[in-house]
Amino acid sequence: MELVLQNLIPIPLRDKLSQRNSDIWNTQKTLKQGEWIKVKAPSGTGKTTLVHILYRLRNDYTGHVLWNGKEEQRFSAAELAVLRQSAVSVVFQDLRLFSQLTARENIELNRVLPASGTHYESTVIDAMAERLGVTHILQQRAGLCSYGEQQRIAIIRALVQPFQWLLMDEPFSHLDEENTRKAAALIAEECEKRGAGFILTDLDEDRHLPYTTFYNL
Ligand SMILES: Nc1ncnc2c1ncn2[C@@H]1O[C@H](COP(=O)(O)OP(=O)(O)OP(=O)(O)O)[C@@H](O)[C@H]1O
Repeated sequence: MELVLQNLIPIPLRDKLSQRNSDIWNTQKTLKQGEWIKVKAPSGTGKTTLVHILYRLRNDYTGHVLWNGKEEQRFSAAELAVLRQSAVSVVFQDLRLFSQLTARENIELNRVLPASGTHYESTVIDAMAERLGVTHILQQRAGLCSYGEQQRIAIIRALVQPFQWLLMDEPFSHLDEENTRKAAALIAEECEKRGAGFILTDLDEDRHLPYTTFYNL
């Protein structure tokens, strides 16, 4: 699935953006499926805004976002649901886990999401949790988990559904080097399996994943 950005400008950032150049804002970009894209930007320059626009959580922008040629703003609620169930997965910066549900229940919500049947057996959750060192908290309420544990749960949740694009907003911000390495390896494997692309935002340069494309926001 191809993603095209045309002259995208978030309205709250319009004045700031008129004073600087960006590889993403107010340009034309075609992002091809299978690209592994790192978007680097200092704090407050719009990483979260970009992810929320792409996931269609906000529409306070000018310009166009086209998924396979179709304008995002024209998706019906049902079409948007299908997009999110089967084509675009996300790790939010603020994670957005249900705090009263267990870590496992949070992941299960995504595993059973696809309208056309589950993508993975539930045993895959155990295997992924084992790799990321969170087996011991799977039955714990998410709200009681540390932020770093929640971040790994949110990553697993995003990986147990089908997707062609994975959006990740500073996904390793609360992980140490070893856990970042493990999470990045799992993400790379899952993207490779699906031939999927991703857009990963972060503050700094990094080599956590073999990115194919680098942009400054
Ligand atoms: N709805 C809004 N109304 C007004 N200003 C907004 C709105 N949404 C975002 N902003 C502003 O836009 C800028 C970019 O915010 P955003 O959260 O996207 O940055 P970020 O790059 O993700 O930051 P951080 O690295 O600190 O998470 C900030 O200055 C923020 O205050």
